[in-house]
Amino acid sequence: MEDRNGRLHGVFTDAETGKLWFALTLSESLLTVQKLDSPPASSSSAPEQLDLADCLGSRALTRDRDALLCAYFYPHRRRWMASGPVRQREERQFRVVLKTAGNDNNGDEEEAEGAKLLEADRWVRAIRNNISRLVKSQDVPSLSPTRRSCGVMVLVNPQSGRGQAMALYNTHIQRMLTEAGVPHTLVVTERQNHARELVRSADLSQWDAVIILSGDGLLFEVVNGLMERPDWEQAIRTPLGILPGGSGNALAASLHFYSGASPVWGEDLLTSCGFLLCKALLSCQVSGLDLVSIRLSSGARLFSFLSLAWGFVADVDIESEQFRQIGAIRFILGTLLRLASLRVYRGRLAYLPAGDSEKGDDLTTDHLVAPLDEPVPQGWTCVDEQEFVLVLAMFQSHLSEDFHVSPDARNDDGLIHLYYVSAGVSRAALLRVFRAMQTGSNLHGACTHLKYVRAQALRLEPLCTDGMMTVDGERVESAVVQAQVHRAAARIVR
Ligand SMILES: Nc1ncnc2c1ncn2[C@@H]1O[C@H](COP(=O)(O)OP(=O)(O)OP(=O)(O)O)[C@@H](O)[C@H]1O
Repeated sequence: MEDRNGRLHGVFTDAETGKLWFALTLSESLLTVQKLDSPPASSSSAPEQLDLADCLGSRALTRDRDALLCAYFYPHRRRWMASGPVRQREERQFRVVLKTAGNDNNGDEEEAEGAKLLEADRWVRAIRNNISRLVKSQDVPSLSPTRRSCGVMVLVNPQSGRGQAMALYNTHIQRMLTEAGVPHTLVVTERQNHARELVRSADLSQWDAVIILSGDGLLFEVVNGLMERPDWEQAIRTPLGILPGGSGNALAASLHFYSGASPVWGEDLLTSCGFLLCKALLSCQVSGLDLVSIRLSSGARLFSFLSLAWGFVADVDIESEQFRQIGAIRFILGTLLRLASLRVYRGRLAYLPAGDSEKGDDLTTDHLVAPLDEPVPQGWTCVDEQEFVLVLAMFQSHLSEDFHVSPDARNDDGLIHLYYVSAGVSRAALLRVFRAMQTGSNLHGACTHLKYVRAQALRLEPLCTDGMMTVDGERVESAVVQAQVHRAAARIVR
């Protein structure tokens, strides 16, 4: 029954025994559940209010000639040992009760069964409508809506992180996408560069979005595979999604932070990111993702969304690969080991301080940089040739789930957040810097040897053979390199 305010009212019983009675009221933002003492009489207990903002979806089921209304909620709940409330799944089921009971022949029974299912469907549709109305009314950053109809491709790297991505898909993500009513197709990667080759030749018009359940390495492959297509200008506008299934999960942790959600880790982060992703897919929300074009000395051009690191941070990233079985803690362990045998790296650094940058600028050329064999253009700042402990260019807030390096960064700010630490820094001071990175504290003033600037382009020239260089956590040749940010060049579901 619908009242004058468009609220839906109905009487249901519990799904298991059919002996407990409930009055349900569906408003624009709440599903109110009132336990009744006896049908259809009064209530004595306080009603339970289920927030539709926490609801992913709803569906109708039949069981033993009855119809069930199911709704899937992910409210924040306190949990033993967790630092704060975390999203936890709660499935609610109610059995439909028809006003006219008493069926004594088969024909009536079938009719009653059909009527119950129709009633459950009516509630399902109303819940879904209210959910999508609710997400659309929120102030979510959006470039332009995706078409939603074809479904999403979910790429899973079974080897990422501790090798648990497939299990995470089976236990969490498949169920969440189904609950949200998002059609999806699973593609399991079989080897390195499989995803890159796949998106290079895929018919992208089949998909509303390509979702990556893995670490940042697989998304790096996808972005660069899209950029290798003849139709790259169109292809790179394919909405991409990321879910944390690797060991670093920097982009997933960054997007989660930008959403304003409280920090969580591990499977709690996956649940929260899965929830946010499904909601964004339901409301067709995509946002810009900065891409940084990186030119290596070999002439190769890569597209990065996360970081360019040289020295300490790159060494830790690559050296800690051997500890990948312990997950994100590998970076903390690697940091402590590298601190114990601190090295310095001779090199030159120059950058173009941040100015105005336009969204969706032309990716065809890097117009802000000069060829590598020429001096940097006028207007650039040249740092004196020196020994560095690290150079780290951040394009997102997080370097991994545990390293919240650049709290001011955003996915489409058009900025390179450039940090460098000069030689001479004490181990204690460096440890303070890494402690600050873990907590997401502002690094300005954390140590006199640490400098932070916002840039649009940079050139980095290692003058020593020690020290590794990484782009988005992937090792590249440690030689002269240039980078220019292209604001919101790709699109991310968020
Ligand atoms: N089936 C596979 N077998 C082996 N390697 C794979 C397979 N599929 C993808 N890869 C490669 O594994 C590498 C690491 O993957 P990914 O980044 O997803 O996980 P990770 O390294 O654990 O996470 P993070 O990058 O967040 O630290 C990628 O470079 C990718 O090319």
